[in-house]
Amino acid sequence: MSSEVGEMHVSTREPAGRTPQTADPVLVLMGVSGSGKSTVAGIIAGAMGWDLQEGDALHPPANVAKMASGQPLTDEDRWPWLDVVAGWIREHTENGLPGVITCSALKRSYRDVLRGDNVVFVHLAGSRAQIGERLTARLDHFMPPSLLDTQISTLEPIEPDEDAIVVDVGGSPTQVATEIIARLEERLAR
Ligand SMILES: Nc1ncnc2c1ncn2[C@@H]1O[C@H](COP(=O)(O)OP(=O)(O)OP(=O)(O)O)[C@@H](O)[C@H]1O
Ligand SMILES: O=C(O)[C@H](O)[C@@H](O)[C@H](O)[C@H](O)CO
Repeated sequence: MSSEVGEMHVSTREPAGRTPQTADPVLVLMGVSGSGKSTVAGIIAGAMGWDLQEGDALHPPANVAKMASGQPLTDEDRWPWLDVVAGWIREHTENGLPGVITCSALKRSYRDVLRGDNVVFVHLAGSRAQIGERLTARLDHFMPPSLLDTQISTLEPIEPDEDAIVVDVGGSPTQVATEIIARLEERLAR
């Protein structure tokens, strides 16, 4: 693995008795609307040469229309979408292909349907004030900033057994992407 934002020199040899880690994970960049999933995913995929999928592009049109009209999605709205997201993830992990997909994955139960070998969740975490400012400044997206509060109240934080990467999005997009790549490298070395 090597990248422009942070050179990675990763050995895939593992000490005896350890669960083998892979240099070819599928990253699920998760977090509330405006946390920077699309921006950071694009940087990581470009730097690593990995497949990239925008989770929003997999929503049925009715979900997009609902959000655009200012209404939050329900579990029922999200399950069919999560199935499609899970399909993209499996297609990659089953073929040993690395990739990056964006998906809010706000609840533990949603993450449980996406989880699997070589799937690494990366939670982009930030303050309401900072993410709110970024959303207000973003003018080219269907998602209205008014939905940020329901996104935050729906979010169930990563639990310790999920073994996820949590990064603060206070820095620049490149800094956030670089930190994620460094944290992946640490996981491979452990
Ligand atoms: N680290 C950052 N620093 C400054 N601005 C950022 C950063 N990350 C993202 N942005 C900007 O914040 C806005 C939201 O980012 P982005 O669209 O990537 O978020 P998202 O999580 O994919 O949102 P959504 O889930 O609504 O699609 C964009 O205008 C983007 O350019
Ligand atoms: O679960 C959800 O409520 C949705 O996935 C949202 O997070 C949007 O897709 C996204 O934020 C809009 O860009």
